[in-house]
Amino acid sequence: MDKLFIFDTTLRDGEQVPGCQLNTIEKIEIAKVLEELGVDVIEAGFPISSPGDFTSVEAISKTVTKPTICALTRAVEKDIEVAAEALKYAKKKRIHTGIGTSDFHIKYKFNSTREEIIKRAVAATTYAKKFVEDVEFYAEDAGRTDNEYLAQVVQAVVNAGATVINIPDTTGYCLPTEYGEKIKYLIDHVDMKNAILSTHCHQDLGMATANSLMGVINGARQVEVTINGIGERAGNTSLEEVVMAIKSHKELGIDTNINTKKLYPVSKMVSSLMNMPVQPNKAIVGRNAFAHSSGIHQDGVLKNLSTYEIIDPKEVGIDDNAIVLTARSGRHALKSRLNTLGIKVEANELANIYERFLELADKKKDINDDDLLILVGKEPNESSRIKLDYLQVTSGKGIKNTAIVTLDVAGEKFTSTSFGNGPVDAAINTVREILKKQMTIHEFLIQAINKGSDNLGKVHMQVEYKGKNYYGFSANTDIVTASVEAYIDAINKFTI
Ligand SMILES: CC(=O)SCCNC(=O)CCNC(=O)[C@H](O)C(C)(C)COP(=O)(O)OP(=O)(O)OC[C@H]1O[C@@H](n2cnc3c(N)ncnc32)[C@H](O)[C@@H]1OP(=O)(O)O
Ligand SMILES: CC(C)C(=O)C(=O)O
Repeated sequence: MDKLFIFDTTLRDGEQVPGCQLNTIEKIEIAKVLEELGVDVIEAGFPISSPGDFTSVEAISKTVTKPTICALTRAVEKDIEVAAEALKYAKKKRIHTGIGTSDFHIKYKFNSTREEIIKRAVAATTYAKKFVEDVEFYAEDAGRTDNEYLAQVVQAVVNAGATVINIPDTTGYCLPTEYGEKIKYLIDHVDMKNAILSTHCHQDLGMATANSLMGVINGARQVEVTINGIGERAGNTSLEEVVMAIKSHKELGIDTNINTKKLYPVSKMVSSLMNMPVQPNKAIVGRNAFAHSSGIHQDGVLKNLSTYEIIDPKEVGIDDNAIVLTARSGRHALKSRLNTLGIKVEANELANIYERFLELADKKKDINDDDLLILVGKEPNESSRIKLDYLQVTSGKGIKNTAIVTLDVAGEKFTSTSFGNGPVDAAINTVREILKKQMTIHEFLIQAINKGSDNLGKVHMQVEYKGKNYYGFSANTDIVTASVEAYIDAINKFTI
């Protein structure tokens, strides 16, 4: 097996996304989980860009020791000096320097010439080598750079001592075949000495993963990726997609160091710290990535998982797949869920329940266990159920966010009050205060169903209790009520 180096740029390119900026403590937390995940290189930031970014790169260099810590620069001496200073404490360090090589960049950004750009590329590489042994060079907009000229640039920086050459498809323009051919062209036309080629593909046309893989198939041995594919504009290549594609296709003869069981928890953590929800249909880590909701698929996976699952969810850190009952479900899925609830039904009974199930599902979208119990004439186990009886929140500017909550727990009423960072936090803290259990919220997604301010807010919540995850959902015109109800919905799925 050939080793593929995983270069994670969540903290640099990922953090360029508006609204995703992180403070140093958050960056260190992410760097630590990336280390546990097994990435080979962490691009920790762009030290010249701000004092905060400098401090983060320096702090990560002190704390994280297994992966190489990398800092980005322009082909500018001052940038390189500042990057070297920020990396001073790193056990393994790399400076990532470079310059635009496409005619668009040469003409419009630099008002320069191809010859002059090669000189600046070589000068930057040579200068960076004075500070560190490991120097990566990026040919920005390589995707739109003509191959013959690109090969001249790459040869010049390899001769100057670059150890890794990054071929970014900066604008996400290349087709997979075109990008693969570019990498092959460089392998065939450049004396790479001991240097390796790296991919850095953007998602503007939705081809980042395909392009990166074509790069690898044609000889690149490092991929630059981010968790959840987060990054400038439409994003970068997503780490989890490339890693799982490589793992699923053993015939490629390539391996990575990634502990794939950590992919899902790391995705959740990054999404939450960066305030970037993962789209439900996102490959590998989306909420629906292992959820089957249509009858033909559900029947297939109930008979044999291999019919519709190419990856065991446990391999990426997800407890299990999910069978979601909807109006598109069939009798097999309905029967299986009823069996799980301890209800055995005969064939003629099933036909009748299925008819009523469809009527309800057409109205209600998702059918939960309580709906099923009512459908078969059994009341849900009310004795252990928790209901929201009363909720009052006080919030605003300049006042303390306070909540008063009354819960009905198995018919008995409990009231408490608590504070929080906001009205939702205050209300959730109060529920926790009443129930006095260790429950951790891992996913909390609030979405407006329509655009108007008078509309329903939908809340999805994932709550961990005793090491297992439970999902809760609610919709309400009041988002605080919806949040508390979703929390209670999740709690009602386990016995406390
Ligand atoms: C494709 C990518 O993702 S590249 C990384 C993008 N990330 C960032 O830009 C975030 C960090 N950037 C910053 O904080 C700032 O842009 C800084 C500190 C780097 C520079 O700030 P300023 O000096 O104010 O310059 P500004 O950003 O306005 O313009 C960029 C300048 O760098 C030049 N430049 C751009 N890329 C390079 C490069 N690779 N090498 C050399 N010069 C470059 C531009 O031509 C322009 O120079 P000019 O002033 O002579 O026209
Ligand atoms: C700085 C380089 C590596 C980059 O982010 C890009 O070209 O997209």
